[in-house]
Amino acid sequence: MTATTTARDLTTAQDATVHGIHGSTSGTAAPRETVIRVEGLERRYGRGRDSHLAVAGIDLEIRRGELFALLGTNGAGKTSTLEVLEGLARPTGGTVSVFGLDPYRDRRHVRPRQGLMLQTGGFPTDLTTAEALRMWTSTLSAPRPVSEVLAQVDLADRAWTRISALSGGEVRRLDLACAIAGEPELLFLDEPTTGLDPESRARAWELIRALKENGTTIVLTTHYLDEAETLADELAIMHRGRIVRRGTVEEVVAGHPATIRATLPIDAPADVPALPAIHGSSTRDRKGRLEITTDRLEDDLLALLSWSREQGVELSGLDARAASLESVFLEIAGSGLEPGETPAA
Ligand SMILES: Nc1ncnc2c1ncn2[C@@H]1O[C@H](COP(=O)(O)OP(=O)(O)OP(=O)(O)O)[C@@H](O)[C@H]1O
Repeated sequence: MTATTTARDLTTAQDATVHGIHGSTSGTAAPRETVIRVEGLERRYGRGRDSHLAVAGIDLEIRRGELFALLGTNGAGKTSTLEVLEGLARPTGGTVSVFGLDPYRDRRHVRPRQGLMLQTGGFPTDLTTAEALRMWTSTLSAPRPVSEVLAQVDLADRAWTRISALSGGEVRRLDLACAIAGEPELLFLDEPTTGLDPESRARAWELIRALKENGTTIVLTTHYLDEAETLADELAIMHRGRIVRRGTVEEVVAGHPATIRATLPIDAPADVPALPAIHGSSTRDRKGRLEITTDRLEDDLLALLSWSREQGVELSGLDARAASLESVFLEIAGSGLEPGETPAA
């Protein structure tokens, strides 16, 4: 019996109530099995007065086949959280279960089922790409062929290049190759596309999507909000150790206002007629820059354009955008929220 089957048996036995239904990731209505469950997770660095609470009591539930994105401001506690989920660190409070097991204590059973792409890989740079991957796969219980994995991350033509001669983006792809070489059920991707050019990034997204379609459960951290918008089924935004928003992208941006920006002529600001009645609120500065914040983007945009035509006022640099993850994120980052507070929707 392999370590993997042993771990699965343990999962079924220990987590029968959580796991109700196993298997299918296809679009059936049945609820999917919980792969990661986190309750009241705390992680504190140091002791006593100088200690720092980096993760201040968070709850998470990540289901099989889901791509979950953990986002947050710098120092929000994402890596501190991820390290606990990955079984690399012990929590100082709360409980974490991965496949129904404690990822730290039962690491021997959990590790063969997960792939990790950390922020830095750390291979000796005089190894070639293929040597490094072969070295890594020799530690796995059921690795895929090195050539196949290198082709999957577009590194086949760099197989015999030393790591010292690879570009930053190519090293990142080697890190990804290591993470997926064992065909993990659960994949942690810590900022997987940092340093990749736009084309490589798009290919990495394709690969991540394909892994997800194959049923891999993926936990992703990223500073690229478009990456989360494109890939994530569910996401959570952390700020100062707490989760301040969570849900699908649509749920997270729901209720967040849209923005319309335009510049009015500056040569004769006094002549500009009063703005039309709008649903949202507007500000206008001395340079004629107008910003409307509104829950009714279409109505207010139409009102502004009709007004501009009727009054003969030229609008330059017109920009109208619905609420996005970026606008939610910027509000959180700039809010000065204290732990425990939730930003107003
Ligand atoms: N080993 C450590 N000892 C003490 N404090 C730490 C340690 N590691 C992290 N911290 C602190 O814990 C907080 C959370 O750090 P963490 O690295 O988890 O944040 P993050 O969300 O991953 O940030 P980033 O996006 O900048 O990588 C920060 O205030 C950081 O300074």
